Amino acid sequence: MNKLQKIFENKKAFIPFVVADDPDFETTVQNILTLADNGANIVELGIPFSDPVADGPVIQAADLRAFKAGVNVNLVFDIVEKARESTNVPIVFLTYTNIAFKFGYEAFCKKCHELNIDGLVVPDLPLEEQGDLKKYTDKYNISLIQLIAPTSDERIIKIAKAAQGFIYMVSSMGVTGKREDFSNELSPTIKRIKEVTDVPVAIGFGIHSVQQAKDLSELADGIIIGSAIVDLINKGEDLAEYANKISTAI
Ligand SMILES: O=P(O)(O)OC[C@@H](O)[C@@H](O)c1c[nH]c2ccccc12
Repeated sequence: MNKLQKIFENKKAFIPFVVADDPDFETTVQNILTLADNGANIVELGIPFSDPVADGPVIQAADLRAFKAGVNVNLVFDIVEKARESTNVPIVFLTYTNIAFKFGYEAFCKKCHELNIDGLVVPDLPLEEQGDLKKYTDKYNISLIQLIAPTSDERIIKIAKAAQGFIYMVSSMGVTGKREDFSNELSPTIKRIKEVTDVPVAIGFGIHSVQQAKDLSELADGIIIGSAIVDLINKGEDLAEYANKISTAI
């Protein structure tokens, strides 16, 4: 079985997201280790991008901090390499298409393979356009994570059938960032997905409180938290304590 998929077998997965090089190299390495030590089952590491169309203000600000620190793709790879000296926690990259394209799809995937990166989330690359990249994610044994949005309606089945690793269920329309309410459609949508695939489903977008994490984890196989964590890191608050609370609640 696919290595990412296996993680979800006996537990709900906690998938925190951090932006690479926000605010600097050492802090990012330390944050990855802290998350791994405090219940993260997969770490989603964002490669900063100049035009992050799916990102809300909190993550855009983090991208800017990373750019200020001088981030580039090779530096992100170096961050992972450094973290890999101390942890085997599964890591997936959140990357926009152009980053991988400019690096060269094959070179990018090869490097991911060398660093033991398990998957790629590429929010601006729809299923129909994934062929060129998929050739190399397949070759280097990296899961191409599919996103299913509330709007993907008639495409849900098609996307679910193509899924590998896990499915990223986008909780609601719009950009990343805290939300207070979640759609009643989430549960029926996940049920429809589960009729056609065994690939686990993790919900992301908007989750910040422990109660939300707990409630949404009951609908799915895992939860993804980005902006709340990025915000906490920016404010210098206790990442270990928050990660611990979330991972024990789900
Ligand atoms: O920040 P939120 O609302 O907790 O959502 C997770 C999200 O940040 C992370 O998975 C992510 C960051 N950038 C993205 C772009 C598209 C899809 C997902 C993402």
